[in-house]
Amino acid sequence: MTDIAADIPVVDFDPFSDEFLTDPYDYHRRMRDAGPVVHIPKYGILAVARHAEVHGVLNDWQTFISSAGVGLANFRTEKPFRPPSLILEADPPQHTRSRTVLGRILSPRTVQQIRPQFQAVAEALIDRLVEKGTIDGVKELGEAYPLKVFPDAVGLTEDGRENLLAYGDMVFNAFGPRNQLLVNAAKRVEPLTDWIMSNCQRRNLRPGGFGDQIYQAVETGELTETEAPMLVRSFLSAGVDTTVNGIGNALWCLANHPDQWDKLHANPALARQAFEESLRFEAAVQTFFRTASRDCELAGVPIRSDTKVLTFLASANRDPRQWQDPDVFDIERRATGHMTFGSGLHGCVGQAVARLEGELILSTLARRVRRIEPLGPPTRRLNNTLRALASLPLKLHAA
Ligand code: HEM
Ligand SMILES: C=Cc1ccc(C(=O)O)cc1
Repeated sequence: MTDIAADIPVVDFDPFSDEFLTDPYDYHRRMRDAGPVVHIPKYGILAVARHAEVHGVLNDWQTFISSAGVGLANFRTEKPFRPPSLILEADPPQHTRSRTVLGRILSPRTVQQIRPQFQAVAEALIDRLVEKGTIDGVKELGEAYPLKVFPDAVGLTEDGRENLLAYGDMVFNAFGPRNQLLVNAAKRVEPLTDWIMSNCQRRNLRPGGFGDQIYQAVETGELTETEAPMLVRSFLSAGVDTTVNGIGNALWCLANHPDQWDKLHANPALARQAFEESLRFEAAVQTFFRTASRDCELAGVPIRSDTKVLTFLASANRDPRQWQDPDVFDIERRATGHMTFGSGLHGCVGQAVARLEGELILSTLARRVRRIEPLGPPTRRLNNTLRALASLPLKLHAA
């Protein structure tokens, strides 16, 4: 544990407890009100919950680094739960090479190329679900759509794709402490690790897909043979469970705010904005850590080198210092500037693909469905980092 200055305001709770993960919003408020930087003694960490400081930490990658891990574990003193990511858990120059390759593969031009296929899948899926009427919005839409379109784009075979849900659940639990959530997730993933790693090998990836394009960067000398499968693993780690919950949370927001749904149904062109507002309001990714690389100061607060700093992305999204009526879900709001995709050097490299998936699902639903009726309470899937629903019973009323 690093030493933490005595006069930093203390907010004494467990940010990885079931109670907090079930309903974090009052604790977010307590932290924002306590000061720009607060001390959470249970883990000997500092935390930032206001938009200004979350943005500040994420945009100062030299002071607040990623290579010591972006979870609670400090890779300088503890063995990582899995071999570190060459992009997420890397600083320049390693990060720069990885990011250049993935950034080119997931470019806006690529997004234009995959749009027709992603659109066709959205229409076929939603036509079937409207026909069915009563659905589980998580299983049959939030999970089904990303599990089809993204592994297709990466170039994975069809069989075993549900393994990506269990793997993503473990990856995001592993950014927290070794609590029961991580123990259970690790047990579920144990038998799948061979499947995951074999699907990162070039021979199992469709030629020309996103995964194969990473191997093409080996041929051009941008990456080494050993780096390529690790970066395919990054696609499998981050590319599914995130959008699953981005879409699931958007459906929940819209089902709970029928007036907002009516606006979207009347004008499906609002879909992109509606998805962005749901990302702000109910962030699929709630937190990430950084590690202080040196003794420094943030908002006048002294921080010792090697201190872990937890950035509450979801709290920054509701900070009244940044947003008007932050606790109001308003799809006509300009939600850009939210922290759900992070910010700065490590800002989400897949955000254009994520926005495409969200836009296509919501615009297609808006055209085909007059009303989304909640049929009973959702159940929550607790995770140390993700805000996720396990089920969402809905009735889709055809337009
Ligand atoms: C709603 C969906 C998504 C959300 C909420 C999300 C969120 C995030 C966040 C918060 C970060 C920053 C991590 C940090 O600062 O330490 C990030 C980075 C990243 N995301 Fe996403 N993401 C989403 C979808 C995707 C997709 C579809 C991909 C596709 C591969 C992806 C790949 C990545 C990768 C590789 C990084 C690391 C970037 C870097 O470290 O430079 N994400 N994402
Ligand atoms: C945003 C989450 C995320 C998770 C894992 C990876 C990775 O494994 O590189 C990247 C981003």
